[in-house]
Amino acid sequence: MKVTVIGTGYVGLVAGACFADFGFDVTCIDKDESKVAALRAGTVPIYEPGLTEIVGRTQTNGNLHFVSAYQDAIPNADVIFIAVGTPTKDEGGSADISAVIAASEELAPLLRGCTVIATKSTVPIGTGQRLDALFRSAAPDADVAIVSNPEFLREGSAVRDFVEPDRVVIGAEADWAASTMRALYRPIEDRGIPVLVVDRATAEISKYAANSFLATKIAFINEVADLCEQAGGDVRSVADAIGLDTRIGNQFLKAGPGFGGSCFPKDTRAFVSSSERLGIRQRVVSAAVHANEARKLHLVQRVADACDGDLSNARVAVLGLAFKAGTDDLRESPSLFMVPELVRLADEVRAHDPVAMPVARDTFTGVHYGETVDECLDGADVAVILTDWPEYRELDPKMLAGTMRRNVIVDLRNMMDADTLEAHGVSVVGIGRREPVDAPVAHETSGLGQAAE
Ligand SMILES: NC(=O)c1ccc[n+]([C@@H]2O[C@H](COP(=O)([O-])OP(=O)(O)OC[C@H]3O[C@@H](n4cnc5c(N)ncnc54)[C@H](O)[C@@H]3O)[C@@H](O)[C@H]2O)c1
Ligand SMILES: O=c1ccn([C@@H]2O[C@H](COP(=O)(O)OP(=O)(O)O[C@H]3O[C@H](CO)[C@@H](O)[C@H](O)[C@H]3O)[C@@H](O)[C@H]2O)c(=O)[nH]1
Repeated sequence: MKVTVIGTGYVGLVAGACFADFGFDVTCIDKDESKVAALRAGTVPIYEPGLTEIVGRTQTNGNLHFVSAYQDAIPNADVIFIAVGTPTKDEGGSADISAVIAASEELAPLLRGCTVIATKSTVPIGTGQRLDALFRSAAPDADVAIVSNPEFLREGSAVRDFVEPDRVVIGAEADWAASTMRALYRPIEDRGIPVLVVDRATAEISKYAANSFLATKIAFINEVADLCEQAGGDVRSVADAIGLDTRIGNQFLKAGPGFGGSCFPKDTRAFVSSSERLGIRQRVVSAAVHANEARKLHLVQRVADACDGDLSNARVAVLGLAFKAGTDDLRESPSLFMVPELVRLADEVRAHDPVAMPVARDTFTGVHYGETVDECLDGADVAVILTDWPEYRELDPKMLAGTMRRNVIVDLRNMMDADTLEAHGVSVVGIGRREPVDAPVAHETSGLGQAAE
């Protein structure tokens, strides 16, 4: 079977390389010619563990090809995946599907025979229907089926997530299209992983519902963390206590600087806005979006508080710039808000990230980069852990204590061993675990409790 993938970003490149590794003949198209040239030369332009090896292996065995011209990959394809970006379009939060439409318009006149067009891009509910109309008018003689095949991989573990997903969702209206898609995922289904064949709207909604649910879980635990700080208590233990309930589950309960990345923020906004266009209010997810936005405003204050409320003479070391560990992606990373604010308020800001510094250099101004963590920490008054890179957890407490000027760490990922650090004279401010200082007691103000008093 011949497969074409349009877009060689985090999703398209991983999907293309993994399908090629399953043995299919895959051609990836990208309009960015420099990317295509780099990929042909064996250079993978994004950081994603394991991807370089698969791209190298499948290019060498002749299963994977890269082109920039549509006519070189569309006419003979059995399945065409669209995996281009769908960022937020406007203030209302709706998704910009112009790249999906542009790719569809470009490929339509080149179609020959029976072709499945599968959207891997995350697209608003109803996009499949819209593409149906587009292809009926732009490729009236072709036999085309539009399928929704949402992708659930995470950056940083994208290859593993693609090859060993929890499930595959195929939203198809035509049986022949569903069978073609199923054949592509046979190597996954043969390992007992569920492949759900549903209608297209169900598949489109499932993608947004999954991301919105996970994002809401994070927004929820972050507010529990705020309560722990005020009332005493430790959000990590609360997460354990509730997460051991199998109905809740222990994943996505890490309190932190708020959810970021290229998906949760934009997909929650798009879920709310596309539902509203259909007359349905998503009050729960709207609240999660607002809670997440509000959260970042407090983070800088937390750093200032660690320096007695004034950063003007402080040297701040920011450890981690990517939106999470395992990626070089800065999209909607908490660092995009934090770093400029710290540059504005502090005497000096130094930053470090194990893989995202090349991207960061093009993004931030007024920041000095430490090539090593030690260099970044040298003479710092406060270190802010923004990304959960495991190497930060391994930092030698003696080195930390000996390198910094004032030994304060604001650990926005709750990942440092505070007891050991504090034993070495480094104080750690975490999330959701401030010791209770005259913690206020919440009194019942209404209901039976009050009546009994
Ligand atoms: N990043 C993730 O972890 C992830 C996971 C699941 C789903 N998704 C969804 O998948 C889609 C792609 O996300 P991404 O992070 O891979 O995007 P990306 O920005 O990393 O990559 C998109 C690629 O498409 C190319 N492109 C854009 N328009 C094109 C066109 N008309 N023709 C050919 N190439 C074109 C760009 O040059 C770029 O290389 C989005 O809808 C996203 O929501 C992303
Ligand atoms: O307990 C947690 C888990 C995550 N996060 C944050 O949530 C964001 C997203 O993390 P994660 O989901 O691991 O990364 P993504 O690569 O953005 O993956 C999400 O978005 C993808 C794109 O749609 C989906 O395919 C994945 O299933 C979905 O997990 C990041 O800012 C994390 O730091 C937390 O704060 N606490």
